[in-house]
Amino acid sequence: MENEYFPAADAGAVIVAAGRGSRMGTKESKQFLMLEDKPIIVHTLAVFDRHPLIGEIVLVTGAQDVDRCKAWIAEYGFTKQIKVIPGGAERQHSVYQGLAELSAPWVLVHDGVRPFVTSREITSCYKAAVEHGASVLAVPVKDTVKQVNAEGYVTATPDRRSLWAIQTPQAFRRSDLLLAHKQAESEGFTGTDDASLVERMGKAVKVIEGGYHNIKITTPEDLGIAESMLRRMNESKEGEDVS
Ligand SMILES: Nc1ccn([C@@H]2O[C@H](COP(=O)(O)OP(=O)(O)OP(=O)(O)O)[C@@H](O)[C@H]2O)c(=O)n1
Ligand SMILES: C[C@](O)(CO)[C@H](O)COP(=O)(O)O
Repeated sequence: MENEYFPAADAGAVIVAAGRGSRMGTKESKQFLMLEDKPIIVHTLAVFDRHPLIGEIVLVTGAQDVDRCKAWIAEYGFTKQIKVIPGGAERQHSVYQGLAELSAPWVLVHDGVRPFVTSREITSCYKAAVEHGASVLAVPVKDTVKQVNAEGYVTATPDRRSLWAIQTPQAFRRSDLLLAHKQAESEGFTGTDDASLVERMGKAVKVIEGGYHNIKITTPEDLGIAESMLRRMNESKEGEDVS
């Protein structure tokens, strides 16, 4: 799939995995919990390692976890050079550290705890960024969303047709994202995703419809969902082998 229009040298991935997973509440950081036979982060890295349009990968993790991540990378036989570096106190800081290690002109930022992203979704997100300047994967929200004040009263019910739940990867020109991070830092702004920093610079971000399978493993119930998703994926692969 790598071709003259999309050489692998043009795209790099920053995979962030330096969080503490406070909402998961486990002693072990959630990105290192086992999903079937492998740590979650290994499942996530494998999707990017296999992707033909991604040339560089930087894994950002806790300073105390760098060595064991390097050991897993060796153990699982990834084919690409994966740099492992320590992150920062907030997700935004971790992404920034990762960006500084990349040289490719395009970057895809991905949460280490979204192991179910597909190769096709990575391609769609990257190609949309090249076409539109920046892009994010997302799904339309299924629930009615209400804005609620500090006293617990509803203040607004935004039209659901305009609401999307934003996922990763999020893809940008690396120079744009670096500038957006520097500007946010200098203005004391912390966002929950990278697109919000680029949006603040007045740049358009294209939303690409992804899938509801691309969950972010955040709370304990997500682990059960992830296990059953993986089991079903493996069963359907076994079915393919038999036929
Ligand atoms: N300082 C941080 C915080 C988060 N992340 C990463 O950003 C991704 C999405 O963040 P989230 O799900 O919020 O992870 P945590 O911050 O670990 O979770 P929590 O907010 O429950 O503590 C995760 O892969 C997480 O490891 C990071 O690299 N550096
Ligand atoms: C970037 C992100 O995955 C988009 O949904 C998300 O905002 C990051 O997670 P967090 O829990 O808000 O840190």
